[in-house]
Amino acid sequence: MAPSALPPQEDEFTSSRPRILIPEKVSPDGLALLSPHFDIDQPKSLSADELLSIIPQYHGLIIRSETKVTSAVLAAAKKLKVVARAGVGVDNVDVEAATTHGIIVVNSPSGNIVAAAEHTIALLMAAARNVPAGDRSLRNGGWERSKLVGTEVGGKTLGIIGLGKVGFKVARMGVGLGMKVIAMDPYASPEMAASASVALVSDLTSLLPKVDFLTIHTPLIASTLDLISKSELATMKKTAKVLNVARGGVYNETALLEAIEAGTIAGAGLDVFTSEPPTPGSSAEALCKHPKVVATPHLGASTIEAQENVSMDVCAQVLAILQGGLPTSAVNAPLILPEEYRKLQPFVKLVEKMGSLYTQHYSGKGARGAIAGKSFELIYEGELAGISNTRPLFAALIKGLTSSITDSGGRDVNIVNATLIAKEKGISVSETHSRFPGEEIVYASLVTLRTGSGGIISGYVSGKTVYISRLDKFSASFVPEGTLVVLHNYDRPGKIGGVGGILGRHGINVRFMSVAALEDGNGDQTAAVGEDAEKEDEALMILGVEGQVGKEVEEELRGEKGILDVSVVQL
Ligand SMILES: NC(=O)c1ccc[n+]([C@@H]2O[C@H](COP(=O)([O-])OP(=O)(O)OC[C@H]3O[C@@H](n4cnc5c(N)ncnc54)[C@H](O)[C@@H]3O)[C@@H](O)[C@H]2O)c1
Ligand SMILES: O=C(O)[C@H](O)COP(=O)(O)O
Repeated sequence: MAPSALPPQEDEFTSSRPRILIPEKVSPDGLALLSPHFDIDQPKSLSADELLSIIPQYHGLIIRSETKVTSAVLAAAKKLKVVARAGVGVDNVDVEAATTHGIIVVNSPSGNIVAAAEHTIALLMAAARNVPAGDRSLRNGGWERSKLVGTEVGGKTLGIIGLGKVGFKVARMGVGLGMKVIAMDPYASPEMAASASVALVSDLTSLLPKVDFLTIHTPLIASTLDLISKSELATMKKTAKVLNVARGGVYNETALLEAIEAGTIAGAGLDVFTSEPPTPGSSAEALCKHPKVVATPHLGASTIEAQENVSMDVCAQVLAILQGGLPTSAVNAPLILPEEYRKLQPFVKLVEKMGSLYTQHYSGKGARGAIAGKSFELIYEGELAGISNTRPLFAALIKGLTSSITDSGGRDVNIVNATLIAKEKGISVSETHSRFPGEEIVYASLVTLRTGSGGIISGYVSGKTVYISRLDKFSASFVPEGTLVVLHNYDRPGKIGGVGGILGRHGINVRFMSVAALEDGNGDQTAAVGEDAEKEDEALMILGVEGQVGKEVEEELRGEKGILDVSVVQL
């Protein structure tokens, strides 16, 4: 829809497609991925109250740094599954509240690194050579050459605090400009720093007195708030200039303003502020207007290329999440490496189906039925055994186990809230990466779910299809999809006809039928007479059917001669 002041309200909106709210300017490149599947609203200048009132209608929210996604917004967002930050910093999102509500927060951690680093260099050069002052003077009819003599950056020392993605790029660019680069970052790798000709120092005292230019590239967290304040500025050269393309607040703005006015710091290049736009009368506003300061309105990521990158990054993740897949860069969940993601995705579906099959198949079957308070073991064999980050599989299991018996507080289980939901239900899951000694694996990867109470299900993936290869003590081969009738029976002639007749009378079509025989070693091979002979012939019949199978049909099937048990599962 075209941008408007406010999107249509729930009762005015007729489409049943999921809806995405984008209250800030996001590049259309990524939006093209979403528009075939979802309705997108892009209202202009949404107030905090308006956001609160319309958020209950949305399944996805895409933002930049201006929208404040508070705990109140997240509590009101009953349908919301994902908050996507088209950029890096999520300091405008209450990530903890999102986690509590099971809402995935994703970002684009690398889409704007180059843009931010280049903007830092732009401010460095502009501050060193008085570019804005020269421009201003010329526009006002001046021709001030001697007043605007700058300094060269080549041969000077650039100090970097925070040698992460942006900091490291800035370091390389600084070296390229012929600068000597020293950095302080307690978490940086000395090898990586050395590879970029960066001298890593352990504290600010060893860095600040040496630098001609200082740039900070840390996130704004408790340990970096006011990192550079009055006492730190006092240790720097009078000729030094400071840069901030990270977050307002890493320099104490009042202390910086005083130091620039006192002439103990020569100038600054600032892109970010504690309040954006700066509050009238604040130190931030005074800094922006100061003749020795070059200021930009948070333009670090504002390049066409960066905006395309971050838009594509987060829209692909929103699409994946709203279609039941996994994000590649969730802020409130562990990182899944792309190669693990590719391998894990089909198994996520398999494990969810296995969990759901477990709950539905074993329900009403005594100790094996209940899932709350139960310990499960997930065993990964084959290629899957080599993957260490199987958290999405854990989440898929919790989702599968609980989806048919709970509304999970009205939300889907996902990689973010799975631990919380498992804890609430008292479910514990241990994961084993192994091969059973001496056993040959016939599938590239095999997953087995079992409990101490005897329930067991195995499955594997072939191509894009998932299969169940073991259910209880039976060796099976069926696709866990749609409505399945699982009949535990004595494998005697005529059984299929009897069951088929009952289903036919109730107008239920059979899509497929699969017979599962006892696993090797589960039949009593020595007994061949009477009841024992029948035990040996136990089997499972799995019927894929169209439509619902009601309780009365289930009872009729259960009453059929030779049928030991019946379960109807919806997968
Ligand atoms: N102005 C913009 O438009 C713009 C654009 C992109 C990024 N950013 C901001 O730039 C900052 C850096 O982004 P990034 O992608 O490089 O992040 P990053 O996570 O890759 O790097 C941050 C680095 O800071 C280091 N660090 C953390 N605490 C520290 C401390 N107390 N002292 C020293 N180092 C510390 C970390 O070890 C890490 O190496 C973020 O705040 C981000 O939001 C701003
Ligand atoms: O954190 C970021 O990615 C940058 O600060 C960019 O913010 P923006 O998307 O509002 O430009």
